[in-house]
Amino acid sequence: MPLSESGVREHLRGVAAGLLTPFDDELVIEHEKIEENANTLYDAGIRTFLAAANISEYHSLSQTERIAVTETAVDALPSDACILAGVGGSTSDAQELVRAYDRVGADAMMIMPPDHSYIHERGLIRYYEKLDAESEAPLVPYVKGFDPSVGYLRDLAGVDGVVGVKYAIEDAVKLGAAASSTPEDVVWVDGLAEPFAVSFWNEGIEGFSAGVSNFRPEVGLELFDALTDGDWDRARRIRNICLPYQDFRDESGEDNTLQGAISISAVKKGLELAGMHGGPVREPIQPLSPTDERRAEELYAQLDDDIARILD
Ligand SMILES: N[C@@H](CC=O)C(=O)O
Repeated sequence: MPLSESGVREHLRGVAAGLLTPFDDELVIEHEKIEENANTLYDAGIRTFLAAANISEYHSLSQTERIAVTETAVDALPSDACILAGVGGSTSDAQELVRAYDRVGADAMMIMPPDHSYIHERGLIRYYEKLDAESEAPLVPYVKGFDPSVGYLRDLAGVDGVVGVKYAIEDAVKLGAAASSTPEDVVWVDGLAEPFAVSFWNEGIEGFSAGVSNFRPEVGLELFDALTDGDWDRARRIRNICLPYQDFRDESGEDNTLQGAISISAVKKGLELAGMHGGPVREPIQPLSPTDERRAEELYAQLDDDIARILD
């Protein structure tokens, strides 16, 4: 039985971990590994999960695969977990996903950033309204990759069915202006993970998506507690230990100039180093180069030491 709207809001006030999509060597999805990763994260205390979403390699999955991995997550996790499923593409494809996720029991829809060369703020609002009309499920639009106005963000938060906004723009002032002018029951979520959690908290976020916490969930949970307690010193110390691995994720990797290209490969490597399932990535992403694999191992070892020093 999916969570109520207020239940989804409550879960957004926390740490949302991505369920990455493990593939075998032929790049076929390994569902049992999704299940195992989900259970490991749940046992560590994570209650909010993003399935078939951003770092699940949403864009490399077919519609059928998106529905199947979401169903795997719903079946694997206890009923007090909140599963937000990634929705995107043309209005009709997105509506098809919303209906299918409803059928398999997802709790809410994580609406992916628009994947279009030309977008209009009013057209986007219309898109969310049409998705909202498709189901009772709460919507959480993911704002990333474009720079909308505060007015747009305010109207977005006002769309019926929108219970939260995942904000992933490196502009804390805009976040503050938008969050302070929207209804209190809309939950603003930091979509840029631990590095932005402290500054965004002061501008109105009540939860954040995981970065290194995707594979070391204790970091995000402790950071969340420190933020909730208003213990800024501790929050900054915890945030700081996340930065080296998160900065590594932002790099372009070898033989490429595009920033962030290794981001998902680096999280998959982190999952493996933490004893969970990572594995290969699908194109257009590339695996880590051997040099970057070694760097990931060094950075993970540093993170591990820092966790022992700061958290234990
Ligand atoms: N927090 C994620 C983005 C969310 O889906 C990341 O670190 O990439």
